[in-house]
Amino acid sequence: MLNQIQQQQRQSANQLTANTTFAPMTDNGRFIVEGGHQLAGEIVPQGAKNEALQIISATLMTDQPVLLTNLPDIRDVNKLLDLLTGLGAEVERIDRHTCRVTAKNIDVAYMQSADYVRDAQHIRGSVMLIAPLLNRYGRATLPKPGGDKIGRRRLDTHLLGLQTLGADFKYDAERFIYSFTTDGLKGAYIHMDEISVTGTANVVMAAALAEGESTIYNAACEPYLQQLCKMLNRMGAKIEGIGSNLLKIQGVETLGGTEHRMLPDMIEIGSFIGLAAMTGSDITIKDVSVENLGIIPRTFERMGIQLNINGDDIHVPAQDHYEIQSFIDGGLMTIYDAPWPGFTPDLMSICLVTAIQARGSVLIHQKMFESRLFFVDKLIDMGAQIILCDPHRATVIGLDKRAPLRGISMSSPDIRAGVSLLIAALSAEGTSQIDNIHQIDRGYQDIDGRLRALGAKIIRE
Ligand SMILES: CC(=O)N[C@H]1[C@@H](OP(=O)(O)OP(=O)(O)OC[C@H]2O[C@@H](n3ccc(=O)[nH]c3=O)[C@H](O)[C@@H]2O)O[C@H](CO)[C@@H](O)[C@@H]1O
Ligand SMILES: C=C(OP(=O)(O)O)C(=O)O
Repeated sequence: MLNQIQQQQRQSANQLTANTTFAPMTDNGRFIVEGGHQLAGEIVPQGAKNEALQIISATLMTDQPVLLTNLPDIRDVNKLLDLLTGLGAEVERIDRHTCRVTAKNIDVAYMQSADYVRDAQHIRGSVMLIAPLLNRYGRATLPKPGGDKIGRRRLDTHLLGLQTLGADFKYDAERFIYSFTTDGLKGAYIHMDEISVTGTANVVMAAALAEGESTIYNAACEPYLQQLCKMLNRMGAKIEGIGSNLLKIQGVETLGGTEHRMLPDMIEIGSFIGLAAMTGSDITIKDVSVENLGIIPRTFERMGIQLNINGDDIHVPAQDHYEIQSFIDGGLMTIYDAPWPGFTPDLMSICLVTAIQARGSVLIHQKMFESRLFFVDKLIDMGAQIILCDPHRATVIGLDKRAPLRGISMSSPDIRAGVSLLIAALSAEGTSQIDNIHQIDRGYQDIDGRLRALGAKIIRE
């Protein structure tokens, strides 16, 4: 039965034309997963979700056309493009992964509308629309941005940074809406409150068109932010220090059009490494842009996973066992997140699930977000040996493949926990049901179709 349905789904996936968008916009949905099968083959990572959200926002910095390529066809990206359309930008879909945005006639008042407020609340990326509009139109509105419910996600870094550059804001506590105004942003010295990724993107965009020079210290410097700065420079901005936490920006009066290609999504790449290890599969991840993966490959290697890096491909061979290393002094391995060039928080759930079938133990310490580890309950129900020490820390005692996990029914709480549950289900004995998969679709393009091509047995309902 599962095979028959899979065949039908494969056929309909093949019928997708070049400019069909896949990402289903209906809510919820579920996966039925038959676990216990080894996967094999090659997979190409999608364009990066979190880069795309910055880059799409930056298209509003100019009235000239900006061509975007290697866009992932996922819910969050499509929703942000819809917000741009609502604001009056011309969004021309050239094919499934390519689009041209021309933000000539923008209706800033649309930001006050009920439609905008509702839609902006669905995605985190909407927070980065403030700076471009403040620059060009002197006002902008920010409804409480959405994104994963993974703990407190304060906006102080954005607000204080923009304020230092000369923006005023008011907060409507009843509607959860911030309204910004300025009669012209002015360059300034900003010591960022914390190393916020989207906060840095906002402040960089604001400073790029502000009058005079800005210095931004304690800036986030991950590859996606570097990509944003490089794109802005191609548009005519003057940003120095790209890749460091100290940026110097000489404001310019206007920016022009450009073309920009998204990097491969590093979180997808890490997810595929974890998937290969947990299911004992032989998978080659193509065109990963190794130089932009930072400490990610090394972190999985320290969990005992063999990675053969050939040029820009990562081959993960099928391994019967993988053994978590100890620290050099013999201490228990700890994996913790930190702002770039540290290990990204978005792969902590994947590391946690991957440790379940490793030999040895590891402490997973999720420092940034306080509600991202609660999904371990479901893994424990599946048979994993995990002790949730507190909201930030969990110890995983690897099963070393002595016993498989068992399939259960569960629900996906956020993007990365959702994919971690999917990995657990694919490794488990029996059938699992994962509800609420729109969470996964927010960040992973056609994940079921692409994993089916590797031999996974997944049905989308
Ligand atoms: C759309 C997008 O790009 N989302 C990413 C972005 O979210 P986002 O930009 O919203 O996240 P921030 O970088 O602002 O910070 C995330 C959380 O970490 C905390 N924090 C941050 C810096 C720090 O030095 N110490 C600290 O504790 C913050 O208080 C916040 O709760 O960056 C996060 C951190 O990489 C990622 O998880 C999100 O996937
Ligand atoms: C937390 C994430 O996304 P967002 O910031 O969009 O909620 C993520 O991509 O893991």
